[in-house]
Amino acid sequence: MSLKQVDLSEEDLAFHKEVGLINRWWQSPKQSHVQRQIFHVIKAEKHRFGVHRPYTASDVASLRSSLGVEYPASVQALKLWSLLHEHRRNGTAEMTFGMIDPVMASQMEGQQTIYVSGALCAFSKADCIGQDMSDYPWDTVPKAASTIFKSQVYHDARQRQDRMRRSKEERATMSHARDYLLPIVADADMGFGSQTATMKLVKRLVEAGVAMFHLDDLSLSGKRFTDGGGHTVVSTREYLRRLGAARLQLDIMGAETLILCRCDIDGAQYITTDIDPRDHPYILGATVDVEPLASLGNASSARVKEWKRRAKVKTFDETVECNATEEQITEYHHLLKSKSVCSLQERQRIAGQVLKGKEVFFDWQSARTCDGRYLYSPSVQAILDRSLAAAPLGDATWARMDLIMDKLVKFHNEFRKVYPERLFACGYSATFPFPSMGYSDEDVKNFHRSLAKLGIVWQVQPGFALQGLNYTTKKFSSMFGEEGIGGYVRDIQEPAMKVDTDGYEKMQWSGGYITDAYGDLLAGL
Ligand SMILES: C[C@](O)(C(=O)O)[C@H](CC(=O)O)C(=O)O
Repeated sequence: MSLKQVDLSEEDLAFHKEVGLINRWWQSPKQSHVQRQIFHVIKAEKHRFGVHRPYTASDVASLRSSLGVEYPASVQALKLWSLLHEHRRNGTAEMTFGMIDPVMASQMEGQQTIYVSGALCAFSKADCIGQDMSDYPWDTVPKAASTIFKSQVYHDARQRQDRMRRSKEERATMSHARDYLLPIVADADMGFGSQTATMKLVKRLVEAGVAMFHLDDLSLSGKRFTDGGGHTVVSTREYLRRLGAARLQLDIMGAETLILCRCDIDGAQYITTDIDPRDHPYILGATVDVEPLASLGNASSARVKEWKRRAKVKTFDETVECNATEEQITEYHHLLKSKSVCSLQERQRIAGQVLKGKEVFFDWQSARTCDGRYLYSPSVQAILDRSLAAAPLGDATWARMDLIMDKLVKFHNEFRKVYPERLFACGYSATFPFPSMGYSDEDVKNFHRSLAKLGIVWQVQPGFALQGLNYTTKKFSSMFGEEGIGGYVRDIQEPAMKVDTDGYEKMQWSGGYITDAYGDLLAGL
């Protein structure tokens, strides 16, 4: 560090220039939708349908270093943005799968994006391997993404070198060049803690070359795929702050990386707080007077289930509906409709007015766990409310839902009434029982096409690198153990040599020729 004399006019000029550049950037085709979305929204409804950047270009400029840095992630993000919008216009979708291995990533010929899955990182990259509870170190996914991105750049360079060392005539006889630079989509989970933790994570993802990341509304440690305990989500406000922190970090970096707003309400059983009235319609309360849930201590999911049965838990609206006549229910909902957001206390007041003083027992405080979480009732409307509120802060939306077609259709159609050009994503669970959920073979065959028609332009099967590779490895392993090198040559070597696994020339993947080229260039020294 050294001291320098500051010329105040020059300092102001440079700053205002930067502010102007940011404002112009925010008017660009990729950025302007973040600003524009607000115009779809009637002002009074802004609480429900969200707000865009809550800060100005000048605020952002003052947080930037004077050293302007441009990130390759932006190039990849713009490429992804065009790809996904093309799919949206055509009613088609990008189909990709979870990938954390650079060798395999380089062979993905049928995909135009790569997904770095947190679950796969938990199973094979983290130091402590285990079930995906989003509890691995926060920089695990950025590190995995960075390795893949660097490998993409390497393959792109070796391909160029290989082509450019040949004459035009020779290149004309070679098959197509490959696009190794597939935009990377990465799992940012819940942002790993405070706003600054989320900002650091986003910074690392951008530096790693990531084109889009998904950020969800689970609480820290709130992910559950274990005993059926159900996820815990944070309040709508905390979720928006997370997304806002991510957007701010991208703005500070001047990065185009897309934010995929993921909402995990569908599998939620708890919410951390009742502070945000937007969450109130979905908070459950006891409708009979029983001992508080917290008095059970750290209860197993079976005991919580049993308590919920005894306490006859319901949402407040369901409770009113059980205590009112048809006309009263209509009047109650009519009065609710006049408010964009209505807290539980306000609902109680309206119910009192409609039911003419008839007592309705509803205790949502007694339905809290011993660590203070509230019971929560997910629904498509809850997912819609939250996802719409989040939309202006992100570029795409992923409502993580079970693959129930009616629910998917309702969510996406309702959402598109507010944001007609929205990009959507979805993930396939590796074990979803399509046949027992009533889908025919024909339905399953066309499933991805049906989702694409709803605007779900990015679809991922994160589990392939676990389920698919386990299956393939197991089969190969038994065969090789029994048949040895003869089986290897028959099943792997010969077919692999025939299909030219590297795309355009055999045995080129490791790029011996580019290493030779370095040597040749330095030979004169
Ligand atoms: C997509 C996901 O975030 C992942 O880490 O791959 C997981 C996948 C899974 O565990 O089924 C998720 O959807 O939460």
